[in-house]
Amino acid sequence: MIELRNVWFSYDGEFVLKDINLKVEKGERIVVLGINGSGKSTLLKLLNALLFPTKGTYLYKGKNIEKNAFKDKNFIKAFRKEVVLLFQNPDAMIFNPTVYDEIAFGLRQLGFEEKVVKERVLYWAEVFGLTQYLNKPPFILSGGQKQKLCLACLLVLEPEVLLLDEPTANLDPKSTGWLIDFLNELKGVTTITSTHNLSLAPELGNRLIVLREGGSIIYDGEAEAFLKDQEKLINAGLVHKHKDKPYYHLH
Ligand SMILES: Nc1ncnc2c1ncn2[C@@H]1O[C@H](COP(=O)(O)OP(=O)(O)OP(=O)(O)O)[C@@H](O)[C@H]1O
Repeated sequence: MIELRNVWFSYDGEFVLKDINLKVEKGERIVVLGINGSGKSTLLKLLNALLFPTKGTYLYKGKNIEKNAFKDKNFIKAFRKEVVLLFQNPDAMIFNPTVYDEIAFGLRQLGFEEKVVKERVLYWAEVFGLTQYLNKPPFILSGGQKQKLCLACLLVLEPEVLLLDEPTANLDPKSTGWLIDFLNELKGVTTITSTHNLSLAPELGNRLIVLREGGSIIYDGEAEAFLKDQEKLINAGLVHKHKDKPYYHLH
C-alpha cells in the first residue's frame, strides 16, 4: 500500500531523513519511535504528501507521490480523503467557529451532502464524547478534548491510512488508555503512530520502526525484541548509561 524507496529529505541542505526504505501493507499498525529531532514528524509529513522526497521515491498504491501528481484535482481529493495526519499540536488543525463545523469541514470540502455530513458528525461526536460541545467554539475545549476533536475531524472522512504524530502528548493516563483501546479496535485502517515514549510504543502498534538521531532507520520489526535489546536502545539514544550506574531509561 505504502512504499518508500531510498528516500532522503532535507529542509535546507542538511538531510534529516536518510535512505529510508519502508513497505507498509494495508491494516498494519506501526509505531515510529525516536528521540526528539530524529525525523518522526518529517516522515509522517512525507507520508501525508505535505513534503516530498528530496531524493528517492514514495509510492502510494503504486502511484508515484511527487509534486506533479498533486496538480491533478481528482487525485488530491482522493489522496486527502484516504491518507490523513493528526498533527502534533491540535491547535494547528482547529479554526472553525463551532465543534460541529470543525468536524463537518473535511466532508463539506469534499462535497458531501449536508444530510450525510450531519449523520457522520453526530456519530463521531458521540464516539469522542463531544456531543454536548457541538454548538460551542472549539477553543473552550481542554487539550485532550481538542485532540479528540482533531481525531473526529479525520475519522469522519473514513480514511484508509491514519498518521498520528505523538497523539498521546496532550492526554492524561485515562485518555491515553482510551486512545490505545480505540486504535486497537479500529479495524481495517492502517495506522502509523509516532512517539518518543518507550513504554507506550508496544501499545501503539506491533511493528516498530526506530529512527536514530540524524534520521536513519536502525530497526524495523517486532516491538518486544527491540525493547529488550539494551545495545539497540542505547544506539537509538533511547536510554543512556550513567558512569558506574545501571542503564537509565529516559522514559
Ligand atoms: N520546517 C523546518 N525547517 C528546517 N528544519 C526543520 C523543519 N522542521 C523540522 N526540522 C528539523 O528536522 C529535524 C527532524 O525534525 P522532526 O520534527 O521531524 O523530528 P521529530 O522526531 O518529530 O522531533 P520531536 O520528537 O521533537 O517532535 C530536526 O533537526 C528539526 O530541527
